[in-house]
Amino acid sequence: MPSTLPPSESINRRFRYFAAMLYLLVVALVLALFAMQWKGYRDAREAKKEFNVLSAALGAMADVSSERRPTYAVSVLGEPEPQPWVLALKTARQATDARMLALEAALRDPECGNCAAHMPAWEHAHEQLVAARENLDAIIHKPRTDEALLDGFARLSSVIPRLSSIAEIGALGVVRQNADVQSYLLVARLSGLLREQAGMIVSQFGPAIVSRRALSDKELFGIARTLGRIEQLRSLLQPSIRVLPSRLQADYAELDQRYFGDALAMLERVRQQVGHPDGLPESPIELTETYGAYITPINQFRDDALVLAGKTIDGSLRRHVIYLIASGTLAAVLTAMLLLIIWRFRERIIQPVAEARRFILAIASGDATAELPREHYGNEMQELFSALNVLKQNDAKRVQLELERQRLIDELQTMAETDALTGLLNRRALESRARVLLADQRGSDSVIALMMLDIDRFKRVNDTYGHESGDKALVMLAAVCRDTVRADDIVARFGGEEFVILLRVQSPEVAHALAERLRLRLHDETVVATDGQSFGFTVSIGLACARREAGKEIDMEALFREADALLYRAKQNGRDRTEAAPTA
Ligand SMILES: Nc1nc2c(ncn2[C@@H]2O[C@H](COP(=O)(O)OP(=O)(O)OP(=O)(O)O)[C@@H](O)[C@H]2O)c(=O)[nH]1
Repeated sequence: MPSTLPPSESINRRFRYFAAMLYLLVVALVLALFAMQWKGYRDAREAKKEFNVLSAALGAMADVSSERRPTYAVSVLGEPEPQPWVLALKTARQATDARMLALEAALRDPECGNCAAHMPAWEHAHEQLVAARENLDAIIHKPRTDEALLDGFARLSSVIPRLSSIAEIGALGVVRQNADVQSYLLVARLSGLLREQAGMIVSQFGPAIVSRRALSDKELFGIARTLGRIEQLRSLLQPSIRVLPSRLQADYAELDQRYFGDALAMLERVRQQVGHPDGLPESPIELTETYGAYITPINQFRDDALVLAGKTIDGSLRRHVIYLIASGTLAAVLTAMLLLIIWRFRERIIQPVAEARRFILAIASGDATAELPREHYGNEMQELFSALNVLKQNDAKRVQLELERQRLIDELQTMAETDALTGLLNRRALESRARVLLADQRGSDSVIALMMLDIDRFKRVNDTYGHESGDKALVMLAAVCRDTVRADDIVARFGGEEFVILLRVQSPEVAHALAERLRLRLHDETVVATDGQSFGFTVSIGLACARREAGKEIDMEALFREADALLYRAKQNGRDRTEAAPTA
C-alpha cells in the first residue's frame, strides 16, 4: 500500500513551492509599495531642488533691479560726492553676482534632473548682465544723454525676463509635485515682476527730474506702458489673494496700500509737477529714497510667499522621507514576519503532518519498530501523536491476537487431522491427503500403493502387558512406519491397531518389497512394557496397487476395499505376512 502513495517528501516539497510563491508575491507587492514611496521621495527632492532654482532666480531678478538705483545715483550726482553711491553700486553688483552664482549652483545641482537644461538661459542672462553693466559704466562715467541712460537701464532690465523664464520653469517643476504651493509661487513670481516694473518706472522719470524739465512724449508713453504693466500685474495678483493664508493677505494689504496707493499717487504727483515752474519740492535722490520705501512691501510679500512655499515643500519632503522610512521598515517587518510565519507553519503543521504520515504508513505496512518523532510539537499535534501511539499499540495488540488466533487455528487443525497417540494423520485427514496425492501428477512413479497394517493379536498384548504398554507398541509402530517411507508418503492411523500407508512407487513389486521390509523391521523391534518386560509383535499387511493411467481416475474406495480384503486374507493365512494382489 505505501508504494502506491506519493513520496513522503511531496507535502514538504509542495509547501516549499507554495511558500516560495507566496513569499515572492508579498516581496513583489512590498517592493512595489516601496518603489512608489521612493518615487514620491525622489519627486519631492526634485521639487525642492527646482524650488531652490526658483528662489535663486527670483532673488537674482530682485538684485538686478536693485542695481538700477545706485547706478542712477552715481549717474545723476556726479561730483562732489559720488563715493557712497559708487560703493553702493559695487555692493549691489556683488550681491547680484553672488545670487547669480547661487542660481548657477542650483542649476548645476546633480540631484536636480531638470535643472541643467536651463543652464543656457542662465549663461545668456549672465552675458546680458555683464554687457548691460559695461554699457552703463561707459555711460555714467562719460558725458551722457538721457536717452542713452534710459537705453542702458532697458538693457539691464532685459536680463529680468530671462531670469523670470528660469523662475517660471522652476515653478512649473515645483507645482507638478506640490500643487499646494501653486498660489504662493504665483504671487512670488508676480511680485518679482512687479518689483522690476516698480523700479523701471522710477528710472523713466529720472532724466526729466534731474534736468528739471517736462516729460517728453516718448517718456510719457514709456511711463504709461509701465503703469499699464503694473496695473496688469495687480489684476493678476488680486484673484490669488483670497486663497492665501492670513500672513500673506496682511502683506498684500500693506503692499496694496503702500505701493498701489501711496507710491502710485506719488508718481502721479511727480508726473504732474516735473517741469512745472514751481518744480518738485524734493531732490531726485530724496525722491528715490521715498519711493524705495514703497517698494519694500513688494519684496516683503514676495519673500514671505517664498518662505511659505519653502516650508510647504520642506514639509512635503519630510513627509516623503517619513513615508519612505515607514514603507522600508514595513517592507522589512512584513517580509520578516512572513518568513517567520512560513517557518513556524512548517515547523508546527507541515513537519508534524509529514511525520504523522510517515508514522501511519509505517504502521499500515506493519512496521512495529516505527518510532514517534522526538520533537515537541504544539498541543494539538502532540495529542495527534499520542492518539497515533495508541493506534500503534492497538495495532500491535491486534497483530498479537491475530497470531494467537492463527496459532490456535493451526493447533485445532493439527488436532483435527492428527491422531493424538501416535502423531500420525487420522482417518479423516488420510482421505483429504489421499485426494491431493492422487491429483499430483508430478514424478515418474506411476503406481499408487495402499498398505493396510494390523497388529497381530493385539488384544493379547493389551491383556498381557496392559493397555498402556499396548499404546507404547502403537507409538513404536508409527515411528517405524514413518521412518521407513518417504516424507511425502502418507502414513495414517486408520483406527484401533490398524494403520494405512499410501505411497507412489514405480511398480507393485517395489511396494511389496517395501511392505515386507517394514513387516520384518517391526518383527525385530521390541517394546518395553510398563512393568519392565520386553515384548515384540508382528503385523499383517494387505497391499493393493493401482496404476495411474491418463484420463482415468483411481477408485480409492475400491483400492481400500481390496487392501482390506488382502489384510483379512493375511490374517486368515496365519498372520505376520503381506498379502498382495497378483501382479499382472
Ligand atoms: N492399547 C490399545 N489397545 C487398543 C487400542 N485400540 C484398539 N485396541 C485394542 O486392540 C484390540 C483389537 O483386537 P481384535 O480386533 O480382536 O484383534 P486382535 O486381537 O489384534 O487379533 P487379530 O487382529 O485377529 O490378530 C482390542 O482389544 C482393542 O481394545 C488402543 O488405542 N490402544
